[in-house]
Amino acid sequence: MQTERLAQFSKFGKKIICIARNYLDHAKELGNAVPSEPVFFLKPTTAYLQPGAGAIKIPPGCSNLHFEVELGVVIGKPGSNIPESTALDFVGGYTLAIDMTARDLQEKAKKKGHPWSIAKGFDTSCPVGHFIAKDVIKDPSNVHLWLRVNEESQLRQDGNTSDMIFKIPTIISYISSFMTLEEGDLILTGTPSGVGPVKSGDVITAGLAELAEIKVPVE
Ligand SMILES: CC(=O)CC(=O)C(=O)O
Ligand SMILES: [Mg+2]
Repeated sequence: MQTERLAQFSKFGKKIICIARNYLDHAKELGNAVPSEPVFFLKPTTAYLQPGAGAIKIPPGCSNLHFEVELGVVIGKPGSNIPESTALDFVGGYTLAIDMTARDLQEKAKKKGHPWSIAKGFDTSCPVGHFIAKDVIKDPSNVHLWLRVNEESQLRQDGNTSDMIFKIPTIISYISSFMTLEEGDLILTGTPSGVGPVKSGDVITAGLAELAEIKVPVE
């Protein structure tokens, strides 16, 4: 029963919490400092793009839209101040997600010290795959993440969650010390290196090992 409910996580409208700069190579490729504790931001639930529900829409004023493939953790039960030792008990399952980012708007916001809400939270900025039951991923800290643009033979992103700086228990514990986690919340755990631009007409295909694959057009 709970699995059936959680399978609808992206429809019952809870928080989307995104970890930033959680892979050394990605922090380096964008010239960002490597964080000493997790850094996170939020996307609104209107950012969800359900599997097969259409295209990513480039937001107004953006001419450098980037993809970021990420492992998503779906929270299975509420909790606050969760210790790392029990954090995995709060995981209900997983999903594949793309943290679409208006990189030019993000850079502009960073320079002015403004929040990233538009750059990261525009409608369709969070395409997701189907819900993956918790027991299907035995070791979430060793999962292949990949992303391809169009029919290119070379993958643009080809990473593994083993390279995360902060692992899932640390992430859950840290977030829950500031905000209560609720059933159906989604945590995006950060992206590996290789992020890059897409334009209207491109098709992004992304995968989580052989467990999940999504194909999303850009409009
Ligand atoms: C610089 C970023 O956009 C941070 C981010 O979202 C990440 O996954 O890292
Ligand atoms: Mg990201």
